[in-house]
This record gives sequence, C-alpha cells and structure tokens, in this order.
Amino acid sequence: MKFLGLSFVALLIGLSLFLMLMILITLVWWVIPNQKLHKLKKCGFEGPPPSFPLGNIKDMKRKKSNIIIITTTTISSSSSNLSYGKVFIYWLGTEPFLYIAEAEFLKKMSREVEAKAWGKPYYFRKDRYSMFGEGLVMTESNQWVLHCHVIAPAFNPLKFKAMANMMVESTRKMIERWISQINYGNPEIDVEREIIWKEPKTLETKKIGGEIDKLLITIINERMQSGKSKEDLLGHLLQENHQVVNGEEKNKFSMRELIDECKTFFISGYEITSLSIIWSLLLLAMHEDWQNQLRDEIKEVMGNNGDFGVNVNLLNGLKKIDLIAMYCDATLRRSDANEFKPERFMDDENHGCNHQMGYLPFGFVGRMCVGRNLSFMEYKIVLTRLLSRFRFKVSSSYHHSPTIMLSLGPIHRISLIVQPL
Ligand code: HEM
Repeated sequence: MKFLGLSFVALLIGLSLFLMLMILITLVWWVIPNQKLHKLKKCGFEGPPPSFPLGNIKDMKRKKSNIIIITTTTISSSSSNLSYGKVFIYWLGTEPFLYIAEAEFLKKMSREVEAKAWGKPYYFRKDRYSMFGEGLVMTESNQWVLHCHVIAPAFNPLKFKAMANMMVESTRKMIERWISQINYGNPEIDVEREIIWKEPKTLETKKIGGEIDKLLITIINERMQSGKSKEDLLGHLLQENHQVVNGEEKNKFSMRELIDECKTFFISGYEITSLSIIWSLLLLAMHEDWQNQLRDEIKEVMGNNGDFGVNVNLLNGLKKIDLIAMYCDATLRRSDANEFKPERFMDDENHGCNHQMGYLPFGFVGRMCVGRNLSFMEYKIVLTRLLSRFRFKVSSSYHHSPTIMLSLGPIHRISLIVQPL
C-alpha cells in the first residue's frame, strides 16, 4: 500500500521515529527539568520554570541589579531583573543554577557543603574538556579528593625557591628585550603580548589537542626516564605521584591524568596570573603616585634585591603589592568600587567590600585555587623587578577594551610607554 508515494512500512517507521523524538525532547526539555525544579522547591528554592529551549537566558540578559551567581563552583558577577528574591534557581537550557545575591547564604553554604560535593556545570565540562580534560578543575567527588592529595603538596611554598629563580630569569630576559627596544627608539611596549601567552580558544585546543598531548607525553616520559627530579611544578607532581606499595613501584596517576593536570596548570595558572600583572601595570601607569609608593616599599623591604635578585622570604614583606594585585570583580562592593583606591584594602578585613564573602578572587572553601601562593610569588617577582627598572605611562594609542574570556582580558593591545629609571 502506498501513501503520497511512500510505502506504508516507511511511513510507519518515519512516524515512530518522529514520535520517539518528540517523547525524547519532552523528557529532556520538560519532564526531567520540571522534576528537578519540583525537588528544589521542596528544599525551599524558588525560581522561574525552565523555558524551552534556552532556559532563562533572555531574562538574565536584562540588567538591573548586580548580584552573585554561583554556577556550582564557579562564581561570577552578573545582573538580573528576575524577581525571585536574592536566592533562587534559574535555568540555562535544561541545567538548573543557583543564583545567590546574599552573602550570608553564601557563607553558610561554604561552611556546610563539602568541597568534594561541588561540581562543574555540564556546559562548562563539555566546552572546556579539551583544555582541562579530567584535571583538578574538572574532577568531582572522590576523584577530586585523590587528585587534591597528589597535587596540593606540589604547591607547598617551601618548594617554590627553584621556581622563583626561573621566574627571575625569564623576567630578566624580558627586561633585556624591552631595553633593547627602547634603545632602538621605541619606548611603546605592548605589555600584553610581552607577558601573556594567549589562551587558545576552545576550537583551537580541540584541533591541536592531540599535538599538545603528544608533546606532554614526550616531556613527561623524558623526565621519568632521566630519573633526575627538576624543581618545577611537573617535577613536584611526579615526585608526589610516585609511591612504593609492598615493595612495588606504583604511580597514583595514569599518564592521561598527568597530561590533564599539566594542561590544567598551564591554562588555569599561566593566563590568569599574566593578566593580573598586565592589568596592574596598566593601573599603575594611570596612577604614577602609586608606582612611586611601590618603588619606595620595594627599596625598603628588598634593598638592592629588588634589582639584582629576589629573596623569596622578603617578598612576604611587600604588602602594598598585594593590595593592588587581586582586587576582583566582587559584587558586594562599596559605592566607590570602580575608583582606583588600593588603600581600601589596608586594614580592612572585608578587603574593600561590604561583606567578607564579597572578595573571592581565588574561589572559596575546599575548591579554592590551589595555585594562589605560586601566583602571588610570580606576581610579586615580576612587578618588583619591572617597577625597579622602569617608569610606566599609558600610551595615547591605548584603547580600553576589557572582555571576559576564560578570565578578564583586553580585546585590543595594552600599550604602555616604558621609561628606564
Ligand atoms: C591571579 C591568579 C589566579 C587566580 C585569580 C585564580 C583563580 C582561581 C579561582 C577563582 C578558582 C576556583 C574556580 C572554581 O571554583 O571553579 C581557581 C581554581 C584553580 N586554580 Fe587558580 N587562580 C590563579 C592562579 C592559578 C595558578 C598559578 C594555578 C596553577 C599553576 C592555578 C590552578 C588552579 C587549579 C588547579 C584550580 C582548581 C582547584 C580545585 O578545583 O580544586 N590557579 N583559581
């Protein structure tokens, strides 16, 4: 039998497939999200119903009040005019997110929710998998606990001395490059290009992912076979990874896990610290009085070391540099938050915010940044040496263009006029 030229069987198959697809869509986009919402409501959370197909993205785009959004472990500032109070559930596609504008609630959660219970949103895991694989940023529950045990000791500040020397050396090379450029009559330096390695876009990382993996396998194998431990992050990681159980040598991580951790350190570590340094240089170039204050402090604390070498212990004495560095885009800020006032951090336990949970540049509770001490050290080393050698001014060609990528970066170059002291 034929209908519109199609056999009855083909029509039946087509119809069944269509029906199955409709059932699947209804399940995924309506039944399951509504079940989740029902459960969340039972726990006392209110919020708009999931709307097909994008969730509440449209509503979220309309700006009114600044609030904090927690997307499982990721905290970011955003805006909303949804009228569900200060804590509610909203939807991105079919995924529920907890929206928090109440610092006390955030504090309570950070006390009561175990670190291993935090996870990452599905879209983040999918989008960033090529960058982080199953590295620490992505792991959850007991796998996170295991990774933490291996990785955290590698970030013990007592192990940073050799890394400090590498940082000093690479800053020295950069300073030499700048001086030779200045001597050629070009004092305008694109500090972004000089300091930062551009984070590859997700697509690029997907394309070159295999190449990166191969390169890392070679490096890791060479290190393992040479038997010599190098005092850098990979060296410390390999040391922590090695164990002897009942006389048998074993590794805690597989090669895949080692590769993913290396990628995680590189991508989550390198980019953010570099960005902190270049934004700080820009702010200092805009506020020369602060450059002078910092130079005075560097001389007072480091003596000549600010110029010729770095004593890691002395870095702890530099308080003002801390102060400027890590001012994050906290949302519970005071009304003068957009003014450059590093002094607001001085003797203020809330770091210039209205609440202690307003300042969370390194995340919070157990999922706090494992690399924060390393990043402080690198930041201080680079800034100390640059300020000891140069005066910075903003170039007339500078065009302010911050944008959020993985972190807050500039679209256009950050050009500064650099004058040797
Ligand atoms: C200015 C510098 C840095 C800032 C502002 C920063 C910020 C953060 C934040 C906010 C988180 C929490 C993310 C979340 O909850 O999803 C985090 C986690 C993490 N950071 Fe950093 N970070 C910095 C430097 C570094 C460095 C230098 C490294 C390593 C070389 C690093 C490695 C990591 C890792 C592995 C995690 C995941 C920790 C976990 O989930 O247990 N970060 N960082």
